[in-house]
Amino acid sequence: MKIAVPKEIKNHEYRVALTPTGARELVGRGHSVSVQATAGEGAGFSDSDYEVAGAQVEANVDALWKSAELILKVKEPQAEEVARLTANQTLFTYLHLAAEEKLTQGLMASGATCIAYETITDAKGGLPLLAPMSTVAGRMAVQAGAHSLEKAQGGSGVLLPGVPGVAPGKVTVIGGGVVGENAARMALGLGAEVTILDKSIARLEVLDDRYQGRIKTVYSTADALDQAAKESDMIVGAILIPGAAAPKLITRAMLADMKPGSVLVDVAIDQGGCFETSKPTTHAEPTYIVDGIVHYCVANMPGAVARTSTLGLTNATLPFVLALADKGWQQALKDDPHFLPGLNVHNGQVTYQAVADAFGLESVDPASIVSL
Ligand SMILES: NC(=O)C1=CN([C@@H]2O[C@H](COP(=O)(O)OP(=O)(O)OC[C@H]3O[C@@H](n4cnc5c(N)ncnc54)[C@H](O)[C@@H]3O)[C@@H](O)[C@H]2O)C=CC1
Ligand SMILES: CC(=O)C(=O)O
Ligand SMILES: [Mg+2]
Repeated sequence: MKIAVPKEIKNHEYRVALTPTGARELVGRGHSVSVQATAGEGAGFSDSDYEVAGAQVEANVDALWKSAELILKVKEPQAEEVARLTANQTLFTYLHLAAEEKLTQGLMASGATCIAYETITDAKGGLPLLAPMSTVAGRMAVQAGAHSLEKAQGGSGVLLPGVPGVAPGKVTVIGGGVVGENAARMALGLGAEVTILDKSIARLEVLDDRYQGRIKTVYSTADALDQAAKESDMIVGAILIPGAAAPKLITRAMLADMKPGSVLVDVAIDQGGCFETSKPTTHAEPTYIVDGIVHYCVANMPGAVARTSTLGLTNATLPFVLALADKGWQQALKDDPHFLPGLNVHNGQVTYQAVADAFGLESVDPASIVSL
């Protein structure tokens, strides 16, 4: 199969979808791999590293996209990339479609087969291709939020660990999944007072057991959210309803109850965000202020630590990439019930229910497509 790896073009996105190690695996199985010149540079891989692995390095972006059967990316395609996609191509990347109607329409119009990393499941009920980047983003969230609390960033001037004789800052994490647990661990490590809110009692039980009371767990209700707004120096938004747009849990009215200069870090921004006042930001301008509250809403947080993130992401994606290349998308999805929910768009139709629901579209069952 002809596989292409474009250089990512989203703002300050330095990850790459395939490492030289992955290229070697594909080439060893008889596939042809073209990597756009300098695509791996931001993650520490040179063009010659790819050539040594048996890939071709392609400087011409048109030629790279036109010749490909399978396109491997990291971030959702940007407008100029959507325009390049054609009906006979398969795209494998993060998509986050429920937050982006225009992108959904563009992918439908392309006729391409679009498989999302973030909706692939595993036997334990997890999201194995989202988890490594959620780990990174959760760990980064507290570091970004702590910086945002500094006065020069518009923050309240609270140092999370406090000092002897001065109480630590309070961090509330809404959603105790992969992002939430990792954010809480970082905040705990810094010496903050940490509370996790979740709707899942089972998840709160796991966290309570794991942290033995060092992290407070609270069942998430409107009252609990009100209290969190009033008390927290930092709130991390870390909820997920897989594939769907995030509900708005902190409203604009609630900002008035927060301490001036407190910080909202909306990691769930790639699914539309869980704070009413959130809008996507970039690493170039990561924060903005609404009603005295600092908002950090970067939709590709792991791109900033591209070396670690690329290695973590590609460890998880490689087995699926090999299956797509060896078997073709239809057989690969048919053979693996956890890979099948990755299919979001095919031949102009949405194949993921929560995405269709977000835009009032019809959804086609992916199982009916792969058994054709
Ligand atoms: N901005 C970025 O760069 C990145 C963003 N993300 C995003 O972070 C979000 C969280 O991802 P994960 O932690 O992997 O998901 P997860 O599925 O591991 O955890 C989500 C948690 O939210 C809880 N939850 C759902 N609805 C809730 C509600 N209404 N109130 C309280 N809790 C609720 C669930 O019970 C679950 O424990 C996703 O939107 C993901 O796409 C992930 C990586 C990078
Ligand atoms: C998950 C995601 O959106 C990212 O890693 O950028
Ligand atoms: Mg995004």
